[in-house]
Amino acid sequence: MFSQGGSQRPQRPGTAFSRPSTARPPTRMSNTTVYREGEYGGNFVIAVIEGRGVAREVGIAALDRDTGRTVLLQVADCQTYVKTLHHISLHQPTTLLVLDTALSDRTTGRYGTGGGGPSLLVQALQDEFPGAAIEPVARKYWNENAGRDFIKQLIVEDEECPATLVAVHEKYFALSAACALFKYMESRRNAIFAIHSLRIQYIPVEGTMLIDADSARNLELINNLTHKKSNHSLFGILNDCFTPMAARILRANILAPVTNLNAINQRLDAVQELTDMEDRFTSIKESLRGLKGVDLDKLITALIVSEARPTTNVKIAEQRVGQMLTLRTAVRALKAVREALGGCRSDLLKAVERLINDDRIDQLDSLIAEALNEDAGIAKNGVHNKNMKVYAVKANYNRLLDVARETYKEDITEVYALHQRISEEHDMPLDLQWTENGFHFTVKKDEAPNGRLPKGFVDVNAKGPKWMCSTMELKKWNARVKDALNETMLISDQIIQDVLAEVIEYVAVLWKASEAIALLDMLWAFANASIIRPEFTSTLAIKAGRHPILEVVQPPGMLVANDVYCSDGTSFQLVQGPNMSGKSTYIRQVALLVIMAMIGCFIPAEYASFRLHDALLTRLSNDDDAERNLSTFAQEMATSAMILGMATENSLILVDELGRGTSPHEGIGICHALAEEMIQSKAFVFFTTHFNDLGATLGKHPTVTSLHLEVNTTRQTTSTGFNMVFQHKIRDGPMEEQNHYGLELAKLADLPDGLLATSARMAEHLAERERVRRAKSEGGKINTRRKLLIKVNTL
Ligand SMILES: Nc1ncnc2c1ncn2[C@@H]1O[C@H](COP(=O)(O)OP(=O)(O)OP(=O)(O)O)[C@@H](O)[C@H]1O
Repeated sequence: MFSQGGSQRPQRPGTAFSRPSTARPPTRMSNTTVYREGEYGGNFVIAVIEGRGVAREVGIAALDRDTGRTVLLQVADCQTYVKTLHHISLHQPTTLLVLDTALSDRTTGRYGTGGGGPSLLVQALQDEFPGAAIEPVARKYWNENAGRDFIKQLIVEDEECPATLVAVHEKYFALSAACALFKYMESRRNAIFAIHSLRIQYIPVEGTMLIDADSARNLELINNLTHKKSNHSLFGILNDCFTPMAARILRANILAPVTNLNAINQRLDAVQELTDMEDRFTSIKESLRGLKGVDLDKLITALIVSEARPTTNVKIAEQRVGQMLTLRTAVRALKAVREALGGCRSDLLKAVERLINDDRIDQLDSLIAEALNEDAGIAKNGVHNKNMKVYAVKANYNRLLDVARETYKEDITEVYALHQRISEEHDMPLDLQWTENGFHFTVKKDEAPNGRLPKGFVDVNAKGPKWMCSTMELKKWNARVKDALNETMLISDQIIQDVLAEVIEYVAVLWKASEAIALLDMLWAFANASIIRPEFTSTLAIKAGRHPILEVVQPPGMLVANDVYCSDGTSFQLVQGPNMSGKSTYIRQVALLVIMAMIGCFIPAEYASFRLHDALLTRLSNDDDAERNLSTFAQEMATSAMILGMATENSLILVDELGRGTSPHEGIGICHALAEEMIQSKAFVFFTTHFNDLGATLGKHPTVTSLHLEVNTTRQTTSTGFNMVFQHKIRDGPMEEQNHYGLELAKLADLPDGLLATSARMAEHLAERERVRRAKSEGGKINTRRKLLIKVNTL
């Protein structure tokens, strides 16, 4: 397995590991003296890292020092790190490795922003695993590329190996954690692992459905594949959320839908209540509108950071005033949300209400109200926004502030008077505009006398049909306005900082509220998109289901609804049909609807019943990965290995047109073999193919069901002599004998007549050869059977 300082040392990726300067982190739980290794029966060293991005992604790498078993996982988590803690607890850690900066940051679950004390993640780890030692590892050792190299070098080359390598490929946080883990073991524990000696597994996250990165991309879960900025993705069409926190949990949920039936049903109950009770739906919508665009998570972090760094910098002072105004708006909106939730019936809405129904929110409101003007809030950009900040603090609160504001007001009045005077003087319609640099004039070029700006204007810039300009006098007043503004902000900030010192006491309730709002906002978005409540049984049955993204894209009335029926007895669904008939759309629709149901959303269908799936594993036809530089065929095989390695009887597998990258005979052979493995797994499989023979070769398996997409063809109705109407309608049974749909489709593409004729001749020739071959082999079989019969009879 591994040796202590052994000689079979693999070439290590990255640089040598050096001890961080602080050998023992200054945390209350760095108590190796109290803890005895192996106390819980496990002996895991676990590296944990949290992503910096919007989604709270956590990468975990856990190594059992007794057995060398290594487990990697990546989880999209929430503020309380429930999932992270759950997964770590499965492995009974003796040592937890964290980023060194996360140990010295008191902010909010985000590391690297300075301050004292550990991050929220580290605090959660300390609370949950008081017996484990928490060790810092320097940032440079959390390196995903080096992590990937470590895994490739150390993993045992068994049948699970390809599955692990594919599954972990884009799990950057899990890879970073793996790097820190192995570096730590090598340097601090002097454990040198032999090449290919460790059983390393990527574990589908329990409690959530595993969706690998390729599947998420190809199913357009978060982004549209063709147009980066288009919102035609599952996330795009469901994201009617008002707040960024809700959008984040929506994203995390789509990428890792929950598999806990109770949790899903609670969500569905909440969505049902919102859809059934229009008044509640509307009042919650109105209350959430007050939080539109407010990122409570970021705001709380900013407040904590601001409080930790008192400064006299004008810019920071102004930011702080702005933050306090946003906080006031948010707190009032929270009270409105609480009111809108009053009397709610479903468990989840009640839970949300309980989280917000906290006296401390009212206390916070009163605290802010002591210093801030009653009508001070947030305004869009422009001078109005500045004025909000200038007049944020109440009048008569501070005499110097009142004087500074009076000066500001007088200076602004002078600017307006100047604007009017210059307009009249030149008889020219001038606009007065505000930017961060102060006031300036704008004038339409064709409204200036003789199409030219009169003398006296400075800093002239042409901007489309307008000029932007100033005058020396305006510049002088701008300077005065700026001085008054700065003074106002600095004095206001001193007052705000005093309030902030008290606000910080309420951070815990704000975090809770943020989490509650995120959930409520997401559920409201679900209710807004709702059609039919799904139920959960052992069967996947959808009546008249519609592709949720195509529904938005297609002109009204064009989308064809389709049924799905997949049960233990019909778990392998072989979908056939000519090009363009709608095979891919059909199987993708199944996956999208499953995800919608499992995140607690209603479904675009007439009826829907789903089964819970532990993993969604796909090989879809547009996922050729140029970056990884694998040929289509190699890519197909790598993904197929991953699917086979991961599939359980609870998985959902989609395979679209496998075997394109090799010769037809090999293609059929490989498809057949892989399909058989998938049939054995008992997973629900949707398998599209253009190999008609596959229906026959797989037919002996009782769980295989053949379906086809209906196409109507009529002859002599168009200039091409052929008309194909794609019904996009799924029908039972295998596809009828090929009618050279491909050739007919090619005709529609205006290919030269000669080329089409050659193609037709060649296709006919090959078909004839195939007929002869089959006839011969049938004859052969009959002869063999006869010989056998004769033999049996003569015995
Ligand atoms: N149910 C449907 N309702 C309306 N349009 C559909 C439906 N299904 C598919 N289409 C449209 O038909 C076109 C072809 O669909 P799709 O790519 O799914 O076909 P396919 O059989 O997988 O084709 P190929 O074999 O060439 O990959 C797409 O433009 C799609 O928008």
